Amino acid sequence: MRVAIIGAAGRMGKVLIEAVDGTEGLELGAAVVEPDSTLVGADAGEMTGIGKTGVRMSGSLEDVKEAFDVLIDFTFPDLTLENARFCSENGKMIVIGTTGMSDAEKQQLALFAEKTPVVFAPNMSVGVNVVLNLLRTAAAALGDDYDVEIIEAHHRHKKDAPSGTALRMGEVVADALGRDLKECAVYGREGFTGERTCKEIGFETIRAGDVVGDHTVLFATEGERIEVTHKASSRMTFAKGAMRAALWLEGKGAGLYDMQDVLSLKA
Ligand SMILES: NC(=O)C1=CN([C@@H]2O[C@H](COP(=O)(O)OP(=O)(O)OC[C@H]3O[C@@H](n4cnc5c(N)ncnc54)[C@H](OP(=O)(O)O)[C@@H]3O)[C@@H](O)[C@H]2O)C=CC1
Ligand SMILES: O=C(O)C1=N[C@H](C(=O)O)C[C@H](O)C1
Repeated sequence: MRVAIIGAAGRMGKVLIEAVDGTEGLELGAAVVEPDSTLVGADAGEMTGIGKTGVRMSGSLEDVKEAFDVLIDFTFPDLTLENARFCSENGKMIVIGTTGMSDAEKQQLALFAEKTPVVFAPNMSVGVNVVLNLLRTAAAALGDDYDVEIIEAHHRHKKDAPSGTALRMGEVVADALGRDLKECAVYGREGFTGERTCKEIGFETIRAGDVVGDHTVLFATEGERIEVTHKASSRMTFAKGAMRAALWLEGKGAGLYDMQDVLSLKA
């Protein structure tokens, strides 16, 4: 299957190019950077340090549309939506890792997914997706007696907060507890907040240095606490998940899928 990477010069883009190169069944068909980038025309492999691939970076998805079957997009919400529209109109599959989408943007994405297969997940690592199932089990067993707090840390360049993964963790826990995250989430407390209510789910965000991605869900009550933690130490863990998603998409019908579908982790 021929893959295009958009945002090719980004932190994830470079690692995704390396991952495609190391994945049987996938070949790099195109790499797209910002239209004004000085990298347009440069070899995608040479940019990432894996050596010449023969794929010259383009500044436009339209220009390379004959060169790929599946697009992998880890960029930012506006651009990802534009790309999803492009894929739905041109018979291309798409794997999306972008986080920070609004509810309206997610609804728009679901409409594009009626025309083409889409995998959309805030975290493509196998580890985080297994943790989501552990959280579902823990929350259902612990119930309302345990306070839930979600703490995440990422590198200083990250633009959205809380992370998409933290929010998904919150959704999974809220759902297992019969709550609606929109009604019970509390973000970054400050000032004279009063006592914690028993049903709130708190989010704390750390942005510092080069942290790849740490997530902890804390369940605490009088007398004990449980901390479920995942720490990513390399972006390759996300990129490998994206490769699995791309391979999994082959032959799938239109629809909105996530990594739980790809990894057969759905209950
Ligand atoms: N689902 C998952 O497993 C993971 C998701 N993510 C998510 O992926 C996203 C990207 O993260 P990260 O790689 O760190 O971000 P980066 O900012 O490093 O990468 C985004 C890239 O897109 C480029 N870009 C901007 N406009 C265009 C355009 N029109 N065409 C092509 N490329 C363009 C940017 O270029 P420039 O800098 O020049 O503007 C940049 O190189 C985030 O939403 C992040 O949360 C990250 C890791 C794992
Ligand atoms: O921006 C990042 O880097 C990451 N973003 C994702 C998120 O928002 O959950 C996943 C990962 O933790 C890295």
